[in-house]
Amino acid sequence: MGGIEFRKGHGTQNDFVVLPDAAGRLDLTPTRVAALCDRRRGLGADGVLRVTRPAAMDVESAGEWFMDYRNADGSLAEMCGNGVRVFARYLVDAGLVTTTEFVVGSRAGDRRVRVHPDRSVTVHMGEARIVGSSVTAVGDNEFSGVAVDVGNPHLVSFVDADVTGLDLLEQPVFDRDVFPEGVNLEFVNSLGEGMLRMRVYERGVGETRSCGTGTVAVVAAALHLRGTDTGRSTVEVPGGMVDVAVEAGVATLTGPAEMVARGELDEAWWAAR
Ligand SMILES: N[C@@H](CCC[C@H](N)C(=O)O)C(=O)O
Repeated sequence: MGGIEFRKGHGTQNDFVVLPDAAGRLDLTPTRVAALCDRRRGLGADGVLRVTRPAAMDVESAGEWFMDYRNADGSLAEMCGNGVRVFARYLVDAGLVTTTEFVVGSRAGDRRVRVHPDRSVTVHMGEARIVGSSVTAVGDNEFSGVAVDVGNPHLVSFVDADVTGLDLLEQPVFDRDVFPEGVNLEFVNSLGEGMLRMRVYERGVGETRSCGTGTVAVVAAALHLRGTDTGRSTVEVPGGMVDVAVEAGVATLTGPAEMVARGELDEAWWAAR
């Protein structure tokens, strides 16, 4: 006993290792994050959520807790829409908050969350800003897209062919002059009024089965293409469904969040990374 405690959770199969570390004592290097997320030599996950206090990270927040999110390759990202739901679920289940509505700090700023009795979580995602357009290519197929800032960068491409047929094993090509910090790439089919299907290739991860900020970007882009900034849609992703509502460009995201496992990391393994 006395090792490093962890939890595992997911939101629409976008999965995370959760590391409770209120005081910010863990030396969470990119190498350790990548090893934890590795699906063969580690626990396996799309990212790591360190549960810490804003003061421990030297950031300002109105919230008591800060989500220190890392991508599976060890890189930092500003925000994670599925991650923040799992983070909120963990805080409530662990008794670290006793209200069902509270604020979580993130690198993209504070996010208000509400945990529902059915175990779903609504996150106030802030503004989804349309910031321009660009192109991406999957193999020989080039797609134009709408660039959306949800705290982190996205390029949303509406595709005529069924997105389930796209080969997303390799990273699609994108314009590094437009996205010098990289970008999350969403490919979308419209399935009729209020229903979208999305696949995503995430910056710092690869294809994942869901991306919460990506679903917000997709709905904001769909509304933009229809000449409005208000509306709502269900987004079907390989890992499930989420609901996104946008009001004058400001979004909420509602979807499931599940805690799966808990345990302790082997201290020798951690020390050797
Ligand atoms: N899966 C997340 C997004 C995680 C960050 C992203 N890969 C980035 O680098 O911006 C989500 O649910 O939003």
